[in-house]
Amino acid sequence: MLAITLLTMASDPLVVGVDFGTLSGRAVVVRVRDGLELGTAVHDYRHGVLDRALPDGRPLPPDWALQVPQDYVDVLRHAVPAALADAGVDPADVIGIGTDFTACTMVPVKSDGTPLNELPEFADNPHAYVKLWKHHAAQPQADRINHLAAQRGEGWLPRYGGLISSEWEFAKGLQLLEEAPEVYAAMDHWVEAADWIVWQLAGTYVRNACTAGYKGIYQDGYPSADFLSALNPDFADFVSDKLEHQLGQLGDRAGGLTEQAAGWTGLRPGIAVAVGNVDAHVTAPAARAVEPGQMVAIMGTSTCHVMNADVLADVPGMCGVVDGGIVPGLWGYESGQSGVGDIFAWFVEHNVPPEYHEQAKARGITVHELLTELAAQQRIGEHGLIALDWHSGNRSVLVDHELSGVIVGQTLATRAEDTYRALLEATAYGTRVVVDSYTDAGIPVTELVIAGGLLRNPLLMQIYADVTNLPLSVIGSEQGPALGSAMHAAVAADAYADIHAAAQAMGSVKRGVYLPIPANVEAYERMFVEYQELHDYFGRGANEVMHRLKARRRAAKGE
Ligand SMILES: Nc1ncnc2c1ncn2[C@@H]1O[C@H](COP(=O)(O)OP(=O)(O)O)[C@@H](O)[C@H]1O
Ligand SMILES: O=C(CO)[C@@H](O)[C@@H](O)COP(=O)(O)O
Repeated sequence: MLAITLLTMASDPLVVGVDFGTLSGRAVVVRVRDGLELGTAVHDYRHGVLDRALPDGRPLPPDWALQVPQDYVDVLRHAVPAALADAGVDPADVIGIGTDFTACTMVPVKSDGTPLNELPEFADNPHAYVKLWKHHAAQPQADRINHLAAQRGEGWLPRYGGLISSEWEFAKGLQLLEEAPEVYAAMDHWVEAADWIVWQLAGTYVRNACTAGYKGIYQDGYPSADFLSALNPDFADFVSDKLEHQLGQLGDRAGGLTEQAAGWTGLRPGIAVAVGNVDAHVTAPAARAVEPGQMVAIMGTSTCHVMNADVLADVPGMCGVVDGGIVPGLWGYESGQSGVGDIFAWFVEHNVPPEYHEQAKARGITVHELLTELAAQQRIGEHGLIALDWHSGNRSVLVDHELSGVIVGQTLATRAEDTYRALLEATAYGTRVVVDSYTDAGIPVTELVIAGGLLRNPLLMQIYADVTNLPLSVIGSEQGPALGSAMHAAVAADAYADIHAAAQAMGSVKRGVYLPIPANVEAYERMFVEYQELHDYFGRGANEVMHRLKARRRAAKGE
C-alpha cells in the first residue's frame, strides 16, 4: 500500500470506472498515465434480478427479468467510496468517472428521470420496473416487428442480421404498450439504464450512440412512424414521444458531476462524466482489441462478441453493426449468446447430486471447479453427449428466445461431470457458429480475445481454442469493463485525444495464451458437425417442438 501511495502522490491524475453487471456493480480506481488499477470494490444489488416475484411478493410470469433502479444508485453510494478507500488515494486527484451497463436494460421514467416504479400508483405494476437485458417475454412482439420489417423491406433490418431481438428497445417497448397501456402513457422517456445512471451522475439525459445503435435501431434515423403504426396504431409516436433524444458519442463528456452525485461518491463536483456505454463494448479497448479481425468475447453470465471492421457487411444473425459503435472510425459489430455462465450455474444449482456439493465443500473448492477437474480427465467425445446451449434462448445467430436447451445421448451411466463438460462444449460450439457467421460474410475473425469471469476456467478456454481453431488471447485486467469505463472517463476528461490513445496507454492483453491443439481441433470438428445438425433441426423450423412446448407452458400457467 505504501509503495502505491508514494507512486500516486501529488497530482497523478486518476479516473474511476463503474461496471454495472447483472447482479452487482463494480468500481475501480485507475491511474490515467498507465492504467494501473489501484483499488476496487463490488456492491451487490439488494434486489438482484426479479425473475419470480416483485419485491412485494407478487409473482411474475416465466421469462420475465426485472430490476430496481435504486440498486444502481446504491452502487455509486457504496462501491465508489469503497474503491477510493481501497486505493488509499485522495479523491481530489480523480478527474473523471465513466460507466458501463448491461444492455438492453430499460428504465421507464418521468421527464425528470424518476423511475415509474417509484410512483406509489405503479409500485405494484411489474411494467413500471426496469426490464433487464434477459427479460425474454417480448418475443411475440419481436416476431411481429421482424415479420413486418421483412415484408416491407425495411432498410435497417440487414444492419441487425435480419432479425430484431426480443431483448431490444422496440420489442420491450411494444410489450409495455400492449400489456400496460397506463404505464406506457405515464412514461415520458424509455431510457437505457446505461444512460439513466449517467443522468444520475451528471444531471443530464444523453442517449449514448452505442445502445441507440445496437439496441435502439438508430441508423441515420429510427424506424418510421408509418412502420410503427402498422405494428400498432398506438405505437406510431413511440420514437418521437418516448425514445428520441440528444445523442452523445462514446468518450464524450456528458456533463460535470453534480453536487448530489459528488455527495454519493466522495468525488469532486464538476469532474467529467463520460457518456454511457455498454459492458461488452468498453471492454474492447481495455483489451487493446480494436483492430479488424480481433473478436472480443466477454464471457460471464452471457457472452457478447464484439469486433471492429473497416467494411460494412451483412452478417446473418448478428445483433447489429453500428458506425463507431465500439470505437470511432470503424464499423462495430456485435453478436452474442444469451446464456453461458448462466447455464453452468443452472446446472450446478439444480442438477448436481449432493455428494458433489459435499466433496467440493470439504476440499474448499466450488462445484464448478470440482466438475471441471473431473471433466478435464475425459477424452473428447467420451461422455457420448451433445448439447444445445439455448437454456436462455438463442441471441445469435437464430435470434429466438422461444428456443430451449437440449442434451442428446444421456444414458443411465451419464454422470454430472459428463453433462457439465457437454454444456461447456455446447457454448463453445455456439461461439463457433458466431465466428463462422463473420468469416462467411467476408470479415474473417483472426484472433479471439477473452475477457470476463469465465476466464477462470482453463478447461473451458482450451475447449474454445480447439472448437474455434483460433489462438486465444486474454485481457490483462480481471475487471475489463470497469477498466474500459475508466478509459472512457480519461478521454472525456481530455487526458487522451481519443480511445485509441487511451487503449495504448491503459489497456493490456496477453497474446496466444491458449493455442488450438491439432488433434483436439480434428476431434471437435466432427462433434461440431453433430451440433450444427441439431442446431438447424431445432432452430430453423424442421421441428417446432420447442415453440410448442413454450406455448403449452404459457397455456398451462393461464397466460
Ligand atoms: N469455475 C467456473 N467455471 C465455469 N463457470 C463458472 C465458474 N465459476 C463461476 N462460473 C459462472 O460464471 C458466471 C459469472 O460470471 P461473471 O463474469 O462473474 O458475471 P457477469 O457476467 O454477471 O459479470 C456465473 O454464471 C457462474 O455460473
Ligand atoms: O447484451 C449485452 C451487451 O450488448 C450484455 O450487457 C448482456 O449480455 C449482459 O452481459 P453480462 O453477461 O451480464 O456480462
